[in-house]
Amino acid sequence: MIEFEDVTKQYPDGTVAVDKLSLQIPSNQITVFVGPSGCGKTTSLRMINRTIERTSGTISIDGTDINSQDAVTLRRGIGYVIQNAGLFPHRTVVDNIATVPKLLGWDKRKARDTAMELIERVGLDPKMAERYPAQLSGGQQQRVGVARALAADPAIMLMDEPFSAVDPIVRHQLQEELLRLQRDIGKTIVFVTHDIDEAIKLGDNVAVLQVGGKLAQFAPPAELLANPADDFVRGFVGQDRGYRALTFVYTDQLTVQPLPADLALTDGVPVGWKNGSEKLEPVGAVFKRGDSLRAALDAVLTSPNGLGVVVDDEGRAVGVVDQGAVAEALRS
Ligand SMILES: Nc1ncnc2c1ncn2[C@@H]1O[C@H](COP(=O)(O)OP(=O)(O)OP(=O)(O)O)[C@@H](O)[C@H]1O
Repeated sequence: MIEFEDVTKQYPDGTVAVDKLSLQIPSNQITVFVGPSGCGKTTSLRMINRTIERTSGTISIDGTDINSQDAVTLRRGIGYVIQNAGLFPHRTVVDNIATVPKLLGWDKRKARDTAMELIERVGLDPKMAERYPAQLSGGQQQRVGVARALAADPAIMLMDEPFSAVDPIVRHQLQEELLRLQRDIGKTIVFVTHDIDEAIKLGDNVAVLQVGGKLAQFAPPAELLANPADDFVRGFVGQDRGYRALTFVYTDQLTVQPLPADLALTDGVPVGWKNGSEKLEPVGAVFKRGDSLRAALDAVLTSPNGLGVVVDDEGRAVGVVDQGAVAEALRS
């Protein structure tokens, strides 16, 4: 656990970036710092690896004050990913990733083997190992940044707006990859973003900060959406928080109807709706039992006839739901 106790950061010009921040960041989970520009997210994050020194208060990791150890040693044990990846331009991908292991004195072979493993782990083609950062896309550079942060297998990884500079589609892919990776590696991740959707998607817990570095609320995303602590959080979480909250309501209670005859199937997989003409109409989004109600509603809304298709793990249709069933599940 990383614990902030009454932590304040005042810059030499008098700016109080973080004001008496107290919170507990659980181990092996993703905690997101979110809030408007200038609210002290980056300052709070960088105080954890002491690239910014706090003015007062205590930060401890598993009960040990981070000031009781040498800052460089502390930093080498904490992965750090920043926007635009911050890769060394004159080092190849594999050398970038092996940077910290080499600093830690690992032998060259082990450092390289670990780097090659990580290249695959973050979803990159091993052929990219010998390229230079400028020869990669923005999304690929970010993956290298994540691999580099993981190279020495740190227990903690700090991520500062790591996906902000890529387009929305790549950003979505990188978010999915991070969640997939985290299921395997179970690191303590502290992630900074100004995007509430990203915070809700990635965070096990979300800390909403207010300008002046004050903690407005610290809660799991579902709780944040259901019970915003005050008007600031309500405003920040946004108008459509009710719709976002559907992400955390599951479809187990949904009344599923049998497959109608006008749903065309190939090997059980829905391929379109018959509408009397030769051409089938697209099925729309499909969802699985156990998915969120947001997924079910999306299937209903994108279906040409208002029937959302439920599929099994192999993608075979098992039934349909209509909007009445979704509304009923919402009330239950
Ligand atoms: N070196 C510095 N000297 C003086 N003030 C600073 C310094 N670095 C940051 N600040 C100020 O501290 C406050 C918090 O900055 P910080 O970068 O932590 O915010 P942030 O929430 O990460 O912002 P953003 O989302 O825009 O990156 C801001 O008012 C900023 O101008």
